[in-house]
Amino acid sequence: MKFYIDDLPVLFPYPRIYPEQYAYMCDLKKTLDAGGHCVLEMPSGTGKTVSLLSLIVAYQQFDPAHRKLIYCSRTMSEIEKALTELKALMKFRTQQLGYVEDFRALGLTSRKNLCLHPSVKKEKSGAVVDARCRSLTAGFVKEKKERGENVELCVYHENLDLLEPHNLIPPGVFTLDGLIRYGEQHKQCPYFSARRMMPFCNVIIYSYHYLLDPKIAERVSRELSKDCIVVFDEAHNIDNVCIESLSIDLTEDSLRKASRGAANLERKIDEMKNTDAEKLQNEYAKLVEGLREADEAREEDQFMANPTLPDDLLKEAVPGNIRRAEHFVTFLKRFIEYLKTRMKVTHTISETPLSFLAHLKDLTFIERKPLRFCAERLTSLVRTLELINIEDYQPLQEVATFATLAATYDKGFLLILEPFESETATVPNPILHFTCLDAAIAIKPVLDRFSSVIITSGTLSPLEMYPKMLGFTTVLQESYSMTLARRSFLPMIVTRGSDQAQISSSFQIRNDPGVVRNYGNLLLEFSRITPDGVVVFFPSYLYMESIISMWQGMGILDSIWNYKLILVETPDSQESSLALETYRTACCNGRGAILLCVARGKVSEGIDFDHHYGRAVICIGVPFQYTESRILKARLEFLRENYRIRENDFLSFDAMRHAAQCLGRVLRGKDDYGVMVMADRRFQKKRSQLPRWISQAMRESETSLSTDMAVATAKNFLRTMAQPFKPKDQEGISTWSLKDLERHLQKRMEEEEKLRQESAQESAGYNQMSNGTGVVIEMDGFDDIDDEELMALDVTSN
Ligand SMILES: Nc1ncnc2c1ncn2[C@@H]1O[C@H](COP(=O)(O)OP(=O)(O)OP(=O)(O)O)[C@@H](O)[C@H]1O
Ligand code: SF4
Repeated sequence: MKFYIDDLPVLFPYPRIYPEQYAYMCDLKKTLDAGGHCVLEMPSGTGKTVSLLSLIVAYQQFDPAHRKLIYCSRTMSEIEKALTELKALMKFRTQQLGYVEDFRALGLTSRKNLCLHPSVKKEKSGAVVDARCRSLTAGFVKEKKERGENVELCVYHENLDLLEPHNLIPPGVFTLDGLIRYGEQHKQCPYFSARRMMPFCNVIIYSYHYLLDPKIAERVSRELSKDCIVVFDEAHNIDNVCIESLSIDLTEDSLRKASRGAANLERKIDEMKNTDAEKLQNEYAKLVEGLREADEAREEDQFMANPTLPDDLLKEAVPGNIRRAEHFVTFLKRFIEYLKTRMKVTHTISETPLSFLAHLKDLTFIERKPLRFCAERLTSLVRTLELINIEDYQPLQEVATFATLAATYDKGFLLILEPFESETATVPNPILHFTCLDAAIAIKPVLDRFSSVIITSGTLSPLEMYPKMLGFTTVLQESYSMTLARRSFLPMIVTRGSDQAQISSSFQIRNDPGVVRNYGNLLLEFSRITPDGVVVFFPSYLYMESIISMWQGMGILDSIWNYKLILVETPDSQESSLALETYRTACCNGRGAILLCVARGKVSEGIDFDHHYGRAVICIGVPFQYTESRILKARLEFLRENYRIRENDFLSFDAMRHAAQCLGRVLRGKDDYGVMVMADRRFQKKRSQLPRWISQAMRESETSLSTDMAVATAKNFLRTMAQPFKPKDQEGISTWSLKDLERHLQKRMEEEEKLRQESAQESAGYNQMSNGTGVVIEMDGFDDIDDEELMALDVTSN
């Protein structure tokens, strides 16, 4: 269908549009026109992806600036899904316009997923694939080959040099599968084809890390222009991605390997001194000029990039004491030895980077400045030495990255040294966490550089939290409700078992046999009444394991077995995907199944349970984070002090966004239906923190239920849903034809006109609403937290 938003012609690849899709597109356009950032929460399964793509492609093609779209998603399957939607959209545009637009769109994922080299692609670890690929493609390897030395190159990479650099791939939309197929046919590397073609693409779809992780972004996304439109889809976890990208863990084992790496480097330097001392001398001369000179090309085969993007740093001369290769390695060895001695502690230490640096200087005379250069200096050395088996130097790279980060940031980071793995462990296994506490640091370069950043997901409530945590202002924040012709999902809160005893996963009562039995009975009842698939989420693996074994003892699993197959998600992804496959088969062949999984796990984030694959989802307990974690405590303290977000508010927000994510798994479209059960008494007080589209659909009479009441309500709902439902019933209500859309616009215009007339009559004395920045976020329901988990918090103690 074709319609206009203001003067923008939009081609939408479906004959009907959902009202929320239209509203979403209007707000997207407003944001792009205003040139700012926005936060948009769109209900699950309402076609967010196709709305985003239709509007932005229309905008691109209409606007003479042809702003590039950078679409970031979380998983490879989401990237592939978005590319498939884009392909269908462009096909539709071609049909409607009558000509093929000059348009190119590509997806990028890791080498591991795209490699075609027969032996490299067999490697299981992504890091090994990267390292092996670099050793087959690095510039110096090529030079060696040209000098006639017997080294292996990757033919798929070599073939790219025979093509026109701006036309490695013809125009069009390539899915990842399509890209691999094209690579196979033309014997060219899909990974490098995509990377090199990025400047010539209208749309790039890749994972968050290519933009948010400075170690990768510097290499891959450096050349993207300022006016790009950036979309973070499924962004409910974006703060955690930011934090992870700047956090590093060092263990005794990794330090041992780093020492070995440094010793190897020393040997290589000695060898080179004997064979080709000039190369080292050249490197030295360039480092005097600054890193930028030493690293002119900053090639695509770079060993690693500086994680902090300090442009000024690159222009400065490298400090004298690490300029010579052998001095630098000695410097690294000294630093590693220092870290090893720090590991020998028996109690937990947490300190700021400044205090760490002061202690380091006292003991080893290592200054801050050379530490800042470590990451780049190591990259330069690895290249000068023409090292091939780079994977051996990975731990050394981690130490160098750690050095650079610790010496660069004073605020927003903490070093936490934990001598034992757990509270009860007696054998030390120390870990040094260099942990980023401030999500705003990693995303700041993106928000500063690009004029429009769109943060969107099905579960972002409360919307104010994201601008606050990530330190930005928005031109628009919106949460859309879901228009439905029939009530197709039933959110319920179950607070009691059939015996009226309260149920909760809070620490005090979670292992109480009465609570466990009540949870078991709830599951048993739902396995009886629900057709096909039921998905159950637990707050953690630990709790899931303990409750399953108790259910086994109580004979509950045996009873459930009569109605459904039981499958379990485990931390092992291969095991889990087998379980998922079996689950789907059981749902398809009518046997029906229950999948037991954890909130925050792989299933809760990326797997859709549409139609019969998920007719009910049950959240057993509120998925709070483990609040005894020191890293979490440190982050909470940081949020309170710097962003005035209270600990309880954040924990509650975090638990509810994950709960909402789990609930959304079963509703994947307008013709889908499902029951959403929140089984914990604490959900009752937290309902206001659910996304608007879920909380609006929840009736008062469906909260604070006991198991038997919930089962009766669900039974009724499922019976109603089983009645025939024709697409026609939705027309004009939850799906609009062009005529419906025109009617809506007409009505809106009339309403606006009426409002204008009314307000003209009134005196203009109203103040504009402030956008609320600088106000402590206090959300409904946060005050009444009574969780035992939260009581365990003592964030001021360290
Ligand atoms: N107007 C429409 N008419 C018919 N089908 C549609 C329409 N819009 C989207 N769809 C289809 O509905 C399905 C769900 O859409 P999609 O997966 O994009 O939802 P979503 O909002 O991105 O969900 P989530 O972000 O939670 O994964 C897709 O297969 C999409 O092609
Ligand atoms: S260049 Fe491409 S095909 Fe060759 S090893 Fe690297 S990723 Fe694999």
